[in-house]
Amino acid sequence: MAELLRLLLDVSEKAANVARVCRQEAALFELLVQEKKGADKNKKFLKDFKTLADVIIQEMIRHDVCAQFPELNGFIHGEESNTFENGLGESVTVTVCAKEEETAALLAKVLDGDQTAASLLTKAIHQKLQFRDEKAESLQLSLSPDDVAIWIDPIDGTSQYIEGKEEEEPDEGFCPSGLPCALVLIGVYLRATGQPVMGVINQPFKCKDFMGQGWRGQHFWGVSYGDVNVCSFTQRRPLCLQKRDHLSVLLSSSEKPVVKDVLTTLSNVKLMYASGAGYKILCVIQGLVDVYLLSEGSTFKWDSCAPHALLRALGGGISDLNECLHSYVNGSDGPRPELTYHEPNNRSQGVDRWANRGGIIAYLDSSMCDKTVAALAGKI
Ligand SMILES: O=P(O)(O)O[C@H]1[C@H](O)[C@@H](O)[C@H](OP(=O)(O)O)[C@@H](OP(=O)(O)O)[C@H]1O
Ligand SMILES: [Mg+2]
Ligand SMILES: [Mg+2]
Repeated sequence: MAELLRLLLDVSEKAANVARVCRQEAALFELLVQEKKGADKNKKFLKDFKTLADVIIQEMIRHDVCAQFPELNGFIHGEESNTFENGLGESVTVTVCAKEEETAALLAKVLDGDQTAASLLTKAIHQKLQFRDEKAESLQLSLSPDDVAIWIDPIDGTSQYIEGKEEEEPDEGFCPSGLPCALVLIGVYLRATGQPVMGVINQPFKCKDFMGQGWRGQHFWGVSYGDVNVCSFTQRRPLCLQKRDHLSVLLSSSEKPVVKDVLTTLSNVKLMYASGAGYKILCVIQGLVDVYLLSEGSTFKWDSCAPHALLRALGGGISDLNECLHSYVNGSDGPRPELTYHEPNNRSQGVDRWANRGGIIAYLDSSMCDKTVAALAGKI
């Protein structure tokens, strides 16, 4: 199963290339944005959008993974539907074809006949990459493809991707908003228990390249299965942040006022804000903050599965916030319930079937999670 990790690293890099190509030409990019309606829409937003990059990336990952692991056919799920409307109002089903010419012809249809853009995108999709990652190459993992399934968030932080603000990520620290907050997330979980076991995160826009024309990205991965807990990096917390005497909590700027108010009144808590659910979890993974919490059910399985696997590989986790608060109030001291990824919320409709309904709390160090829960219990 280590081959699956290596394949996911390759496809995540191709996905990052597609994301970068689509953003290159402003005029082209405008063609590529479409509003989500009805059951597909995240209710948190007044308007929710997807881009052609979202749809292509999801279908490309599905295509490439099924080609090498046919056992995963029907077990690869993603945020987006695979239809996209062109400028003429025609709805086109976007699929990645076996032959380059076929993919190019299909994309030209979505791109209102723009052959140049279609062939540029097709090149990125059909590119053969041999990504080198020594640690991933030496990994041994005895897990069968028949036992796993996949969640894809082709672009997390689509609003930041569309806005395209050219912030660069500082060497130590994070961006509150801008292109670096947009991530490709691919998470693998066990079909039987829903436990996340492997995650790949690709950040297509970390900083500008040397010429200042294009962007350079970076990737992270983690595996947590049985005795194997391996992550692409070992640094748990940047040196400058090692001796913190406060609890740092990362929130969405749209977090409920009551949550912000309760946390603001505590003297040893520092509140920070950033865009993108995946990006906020990545900040926890990198030790830049202690916890990320969201009190509403507006993240989904595809947002949390990949980064959850990385957190588990590092000894942390993601729990349902409401369940943690109830357990605390009721004085139960059983194991902290971790999010799982295999079962829908049957009482909900549309995308909400896959929402992390009770909100989430992500942490590296469980004592930080406990402190935060203790501060909020009975007050929100
Ligand atoms: O861009 P998609 O893949 O649709 O995922 C969204 C998540 O589902 C939302 O929960 C995020 O909103 P918050 O960052 O306000 O939690 C949202 O972050 P954003 O509002 O900063 O773009 C995204 O991460
Ligand atoms: Mg998302
Ligand atoms: Mg998304």
